[in-house]
Amino acid sequence: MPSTTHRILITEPIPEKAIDFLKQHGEVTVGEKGTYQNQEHLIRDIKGYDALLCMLSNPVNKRVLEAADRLKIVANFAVGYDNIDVETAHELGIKVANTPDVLTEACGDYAMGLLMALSRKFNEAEAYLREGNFTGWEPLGFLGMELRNKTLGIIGMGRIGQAFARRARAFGMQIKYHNRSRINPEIEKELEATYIADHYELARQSDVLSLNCPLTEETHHLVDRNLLEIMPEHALLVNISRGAVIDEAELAKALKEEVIVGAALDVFENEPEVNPELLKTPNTLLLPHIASATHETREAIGMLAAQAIADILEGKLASEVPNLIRP
Ligand SMILES: O=CC(=O)O
Repeated sequence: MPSTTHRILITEPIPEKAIDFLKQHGEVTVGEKGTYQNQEHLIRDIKGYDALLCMLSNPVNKRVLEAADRLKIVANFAVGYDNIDVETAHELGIKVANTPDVLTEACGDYAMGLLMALSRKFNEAEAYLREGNFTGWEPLGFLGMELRNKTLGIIGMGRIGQAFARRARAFGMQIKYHNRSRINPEIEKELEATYIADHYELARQSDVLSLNCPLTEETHHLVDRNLLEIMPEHALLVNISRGAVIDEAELAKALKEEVIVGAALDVFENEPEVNPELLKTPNTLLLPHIASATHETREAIGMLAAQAIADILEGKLASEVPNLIRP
């Protein structure tokens, strides 16, 4: 144990390897599952901690950060960090880290899996079988959409968007994308991807629209009624980014009115609540935010977040910690 003991709060149980690693750098407390989804509990407990390793379900907002008295770093166990008030953290001299790269391939696999399951109606067909309705092979049962020669439109062509695009290419899909700026021309060429400057135009041209952007003021409710109406009637929507990128109430309505055919959603506007109207929509695959949930990836996420904490507590320069969010 170092001479000045650092105190580290991990808000939920995470892979043991990361916990054991952090125990070599300070005194570690691991919260009980779900406790710190409540901001009042974070406000109550944050005093006295030097480092916080938090989940995307923990609201690390201004009140929480101002309640801290010796916090040096907040490391999110996620690549998305819209749960953290980064501006306030930086004003208070608190570093913020996330976990890019290590979850890219797991998320690429998962997005492809969601699209396969949605386009070929896996969940509905399985429910049909389990309910005892499979009484013989049907030539017209559960007809889905083939992916070959279809256009995958990606909003947010960062690492995860590109990983999805690579897989979709192997299925014969064409890639179009919208992003704040054009991606590296070599990657664009490799993916034979077309940049579309206007996201409404991308929606119009996409058989499948995938959301892979962070949640920001600009992307909040980016998928609204107007955009859904612009999409082709046979279109599918896939979201593994953040729930609030979609106006969920409008999506539920649009699915019921068959404005588009279906949606695969891994994320929700008010997690862990799921809009009850979405639960009633038939062509919808709803999953509990598990895109990065593999043993390998969750361990890597834990280690990357833990390493940032160790580096900062040991006094490394911010420039030496690659996964810090820059002010
Ligand atoms: O949603 C998961 C993440 O941002 O890592």
